[in-house]
Amino acid sequence: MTKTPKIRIGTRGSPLAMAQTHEVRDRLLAAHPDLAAAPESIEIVVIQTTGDAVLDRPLSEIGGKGLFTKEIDEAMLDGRIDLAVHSMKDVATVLPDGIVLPCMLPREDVRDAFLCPSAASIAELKQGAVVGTASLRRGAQIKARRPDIEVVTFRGNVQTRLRKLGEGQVDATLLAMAGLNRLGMADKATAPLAVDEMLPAVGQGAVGITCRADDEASHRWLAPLNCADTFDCVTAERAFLKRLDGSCRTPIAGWARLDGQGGVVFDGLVVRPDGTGLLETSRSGPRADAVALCDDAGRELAASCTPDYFTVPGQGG
Ligand SMILES: NCc1[nH]cc(CCC(=O)O)c1CC(=O)O
Repeated sequence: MTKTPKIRIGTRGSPLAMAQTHEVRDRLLAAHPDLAAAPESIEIVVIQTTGDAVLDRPLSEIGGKGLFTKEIDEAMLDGRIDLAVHSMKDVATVLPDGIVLPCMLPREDVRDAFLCPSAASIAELKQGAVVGTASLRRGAQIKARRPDIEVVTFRGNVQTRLRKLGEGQVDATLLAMAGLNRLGMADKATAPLAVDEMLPAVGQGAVGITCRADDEASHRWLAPLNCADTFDCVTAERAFLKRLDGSCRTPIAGWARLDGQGGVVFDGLVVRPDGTGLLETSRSGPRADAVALCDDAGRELAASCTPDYFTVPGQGG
């Protein structure tokens, strides 16, 4: 009898997390005939995270890094899971000791979606409209353009937010296009927002897979799944974020993409939570220099920021 490999994949239980994890499983089966011959050898282990459990407060208040990853990292270090599937947007710039992220799937749409029954765009929202979002980044970029708009905290998974929007709790909300696409719900978007209107979060639209640094088998399973274009761009974005000590608390946005001719282009911004003081920067150069360029962009913005950029009013820290 040949030994059947056993791969346990950890994930959050939200419908989006599950869709992403099923995509990873399907790609593993497609890339490895020995797994395809015994598909039951891949087990999906659902793990609840702090970010899933606490639904009544803004993400920035629950605080800190790794809100959607900590419990999953612990399960991996304990040996309860071998791989973990994460939205790159939710992965802290510094990984726990012993965990690495060697693989990213091809990036989905990076844009944010505007969802609104009464207006076709942010510009068309009525004076004083209420927009629900849990994201300081989205709220701050809206306020930067439309200071009259009231931004309120809006938590919960995609389905919950759509229900609240339908019930009229808010006039509009914003969600990642990537999440809607992966859930087969792109038709729920009123329109995608142009990146010059709403710069995405670092890592938005990308799915990353972690494993233990010393787990050679997992490295082998993951190697054929990695999309180098996505990996290089998101890795560069994360160098920018790291310079700014980014977390849910700090409205930071950044997007790196390849120019198709061996080069990379990056745009990044920081803004106060109330929408004032928006600072932007851009870089372009050879792909091989992507991390250095984005690191330098982060350094530039960090030097221009006063400490209040990193403090959410009334929440300390
Ligand atoms: N913070 C939750 C989260 N993490 C990743 C996504 C969307 C998918 C992605 O950006 O890859 C979402 C929901 C959202 O922002 O609408």
